Amino acid sequence: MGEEISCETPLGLPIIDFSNKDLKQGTPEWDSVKIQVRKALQEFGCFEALVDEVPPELREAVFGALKELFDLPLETKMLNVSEKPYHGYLGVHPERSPLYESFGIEDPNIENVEGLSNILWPEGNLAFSKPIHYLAEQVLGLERMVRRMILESLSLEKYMEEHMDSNYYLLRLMKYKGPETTEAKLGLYGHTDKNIMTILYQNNDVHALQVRAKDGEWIHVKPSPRSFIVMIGDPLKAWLNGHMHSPFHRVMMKGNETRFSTGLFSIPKAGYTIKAPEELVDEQHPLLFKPFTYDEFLGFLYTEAGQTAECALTDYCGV
Ligand SMILES: O=C(O)CCC(=O)C(=O)O
Ligand SMILES: [Fe+2]
Repeated sequence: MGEEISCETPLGLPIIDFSNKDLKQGTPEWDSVKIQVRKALQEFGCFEALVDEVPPELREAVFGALKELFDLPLETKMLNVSEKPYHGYLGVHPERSPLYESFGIEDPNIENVEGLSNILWPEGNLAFSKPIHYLAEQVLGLERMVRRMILESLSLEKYMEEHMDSNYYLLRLMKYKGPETTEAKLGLYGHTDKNIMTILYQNNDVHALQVRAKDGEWIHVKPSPRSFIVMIGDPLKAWLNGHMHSPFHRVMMKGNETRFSTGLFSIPKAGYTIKAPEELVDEQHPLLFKPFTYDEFLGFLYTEAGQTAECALTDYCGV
């Protein structure tokens, strides 16, 4: 009987509590969370981080700002340009991604967020820039904490400074339009992330993110209002010589409601070489990926072979 019930319980992501205010390096609380982080990232490459509280006013301000942003005329949104793919405005693509729009802000410090808001709204828009910048700062703190825990949990402290300095950040603001169907439609095609780590946050109860477990089962992610989804991308998996997983995931939308989400992406700096530390390579764990620079990997990603690969990283530099 008990077994039957557990069989019917849908698989969920591990949930890790980051709400303890004394979560400081060197404390027993830190060590306990660190062990959970390591386990979750080894098994799923992903977990739900519970933070103390996200004030409802902040949630409202952030997602109000996103609605205002995406409601701007297309010509205005297109003012956010970048020569790097996914770093500027990406409009809906009628065949490939009819529901999805996104907006990138590289290095989302206050100057850059305000700078962008001044481009979009001639008088500036503090109702946009303040909450978006505040959210980015909070998520950045969590991102750096998780990466410190990963390195510590694998006894890689000696690489800490170099690793923490190897990336820049991109904040992406995302909108998925409801397809107005009862049957689920693709909001964002299945992929593994091509950056170091991603932290996602979503607005309401339009639960559409799905993460594929190692056994192939799709986990339907249902974050609470104080949850952030932490996920590992391919370059970090390569640097960790496969000791942690980078999960395949997608967004499936149904119904009428719009879903907004934000993602903070840590991305290797151009020219940075991703090479697994010798401590993670031995007879039981042979080197999985040849050292590569991130820009060369990106170059491959935009070729036909890179676009169609199930696992671009393996095709590009798998040993
Ligand atoms: O919107 C989401 O929750 C997922 C977005 C995502 O996977 C991505 O941008 O890489
Ligand atoms: Fe993703």
